[in-house]
Amino acid sequence: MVYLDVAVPVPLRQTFTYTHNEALSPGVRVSVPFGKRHLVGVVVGQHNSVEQTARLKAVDKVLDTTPVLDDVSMSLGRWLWQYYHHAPGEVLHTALPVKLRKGEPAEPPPQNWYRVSANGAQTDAGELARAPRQQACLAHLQEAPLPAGELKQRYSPAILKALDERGLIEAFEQAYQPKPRVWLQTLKLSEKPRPDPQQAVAIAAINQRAGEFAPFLLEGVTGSGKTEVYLQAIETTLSAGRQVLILVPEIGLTPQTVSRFEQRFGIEVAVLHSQITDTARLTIWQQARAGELGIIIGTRSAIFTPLKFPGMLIVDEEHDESFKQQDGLRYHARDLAVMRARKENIPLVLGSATPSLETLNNALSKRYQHLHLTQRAAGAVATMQHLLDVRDQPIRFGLAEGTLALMRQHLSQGNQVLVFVNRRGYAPALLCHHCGHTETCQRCERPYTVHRTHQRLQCHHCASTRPVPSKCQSCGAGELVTAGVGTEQLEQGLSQLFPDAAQVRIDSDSVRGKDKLQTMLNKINHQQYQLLIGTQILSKGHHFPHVTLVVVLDCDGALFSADFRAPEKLAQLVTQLAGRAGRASKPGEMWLQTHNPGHPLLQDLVNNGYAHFARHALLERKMAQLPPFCAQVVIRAEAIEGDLAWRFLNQTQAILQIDGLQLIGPMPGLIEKRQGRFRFMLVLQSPQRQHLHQQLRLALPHISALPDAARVRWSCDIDPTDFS
Ligand SMILES: Nc1ncnc2c1ncn2[C@@H]1O[C@H](COP(=O)(O)OP(=O)(O)OP(=O)(O)O)[C@@H](O)[C@H]1O
Ligand SMILES: [Zn+2]
Repeated sequence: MVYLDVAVPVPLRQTFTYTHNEALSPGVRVSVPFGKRHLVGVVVGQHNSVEQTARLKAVDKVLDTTPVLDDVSMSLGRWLWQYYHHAPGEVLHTALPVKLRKGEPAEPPPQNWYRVSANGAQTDAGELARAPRQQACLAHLQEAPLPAGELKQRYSPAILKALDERGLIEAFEQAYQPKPRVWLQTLKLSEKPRPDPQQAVAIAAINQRAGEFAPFLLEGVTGSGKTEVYLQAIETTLSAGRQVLILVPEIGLTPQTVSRFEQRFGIEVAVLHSQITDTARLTIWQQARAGELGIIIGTRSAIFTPLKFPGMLIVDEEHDESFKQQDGLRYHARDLAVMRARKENIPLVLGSATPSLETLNNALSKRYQHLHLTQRAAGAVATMQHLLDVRDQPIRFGLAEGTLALMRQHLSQGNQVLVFVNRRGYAPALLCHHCGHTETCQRCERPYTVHRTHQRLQCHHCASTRPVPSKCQSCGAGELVTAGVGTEQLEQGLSQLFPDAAQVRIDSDSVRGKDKLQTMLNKINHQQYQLLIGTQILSKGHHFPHVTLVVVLDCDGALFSADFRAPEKLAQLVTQLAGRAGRASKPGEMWLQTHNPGHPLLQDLVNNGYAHFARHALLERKMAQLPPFCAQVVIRAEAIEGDLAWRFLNQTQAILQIDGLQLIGPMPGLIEKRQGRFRFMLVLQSPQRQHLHQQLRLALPHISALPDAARVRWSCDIDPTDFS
């Protein structure tokens, strides 16, 4: 009798012991009784004896002969549940394709094949000369048996049936036979552009470290040819018979991206994203695990794809927020990629024009090797960036006269104009339309957020509130405005102002539906539209050769957000947007409308660029002891009765009163009420990550045992990136 530790998919931070008559390897799935249910769990360890045997139950059924999670996956799983303080069973389920979570077989089913019968082997195919297709098919099978699928591509079912009825061929089942490294048969090492000197340095640096853990930050301005660097490093990896896993942001995964890889190498590229079926997902998982796929490209959860011959990991646009999961297991796929590359002993390339401050800090402190591309490829020039002072200007639909004039000018030259509206959901600040003064909390020196429902201003750092003033506290002017115009209002306005320009609105509402975004992007590049209006979807990696002007409606809201990451996010967004213009032969310009033209962040960004801004922002984070110079955790609670969630977090806070832990809150979330529930959060931080994690580990059982814990929805978010 052995005692198995099984990770069972329930929201409890523990594994469960079951008995079984023989030892099982970690990573094997078992069906186990749990309460009145039967669940699919994963074996994580075993013992020969336990203290309490009285109430132990036995495993119902063993589902695998070989582990579905290999050693690396299991050790990543363990890291995940420890680091994110999450339930082990839920972690391992996250790592598996849906069908395997449900207990379906992990191995591909047997395949149908055809072969010649004993009779058929002795028959001279020439005897079938009156039925030439049958003759050909028989001759074909006399050489070797073939999978039914392959055969049916050449011969009609009628031919197979006829041969079968004559007793010349027969169908049979055969276990699936993997074809490891099958890509080597078609891999095309075709012509490629000659790398410029910086690209050549980057490619050589990556290639040199094949077969060892080597993290890189490839910091390359927009349009500098980062993808070309990936392609040439991938070529080396594929030629060596090793697989490459590429993570891309959710809306960056367009058919264009995929076809660029397929065209270069002439091999199948597997694509994983949230829209594909469970069956397709399982097939890719199986093929990747069998070493049949050379390139797998996917969004966040693709990081869990097993690789038989791991060669390289790439995280493109590594700063993108979609790599962080915001519910359930709140993992960061980029951080998991670092752990994975370490365990697999392979290079990891993190690429971005606008690296996150976390990654940049790792590069500047030499934990990652830092590669630079500072020039745009193929002779394109950098987009000029400017601020447009809108103070005291008449504004129509969010646009100042000066902006409209620029738009007219670019449109009349036959070019496209991109108008960006920030709808990322941060609550706007209250500004004086005359002097630009912002209402700010005295205790936190942070701007107040306007709350329309209660007609009050509230500080999201200390939760203090005050009524909305009727005039500016600085100059006394009576005209106070909030920042922000939505895309739809803008679309309506622009069709009045530019009745002759065809316009397209691109935001998460308008691109819903399969291939809709793709169709719109194609039409844009065929110049069927002149005016592009949209949200950050427009900023992600698209190549718009005819866009020469980018207008950003309002960046003031971001300057005063309660989220300390807002300046970083704004700078990334602005830089990526600027990167959409002037990518071809026509130079581009970008104009940012602002009430705060003197704001140091904007000045720095416009005059010195993201690279400079980011290094400065890192210094500020250091001074303020904010991430990456401290570690953070957010404990969130929500309930229909706000008091409950509030009381729960107050009791949690009492448990966490520990030396070396800084507690902020509890306070309302930036979005105070969602789906009928009131939301509160408690922020924990410490300059010592280990200390924070250790104390949290000790405290979690006590927090879970609080009487209100079962009555509120609460969660623990490690390294939070979103405070809404
Ligand atoms: N060495 C090169 N010689 C000629 N053309 C190149 C070279 N490198 C890249 N290009 C071309 O320059 C353009 C931009 O390159 P690429 O898409 O790789 O840049 P990127 O840095 O990934 O862009 P972004 O981050 O803005 O999406 C592409 O059309 C690409 O084919
Ligand atoms: Zn405050």
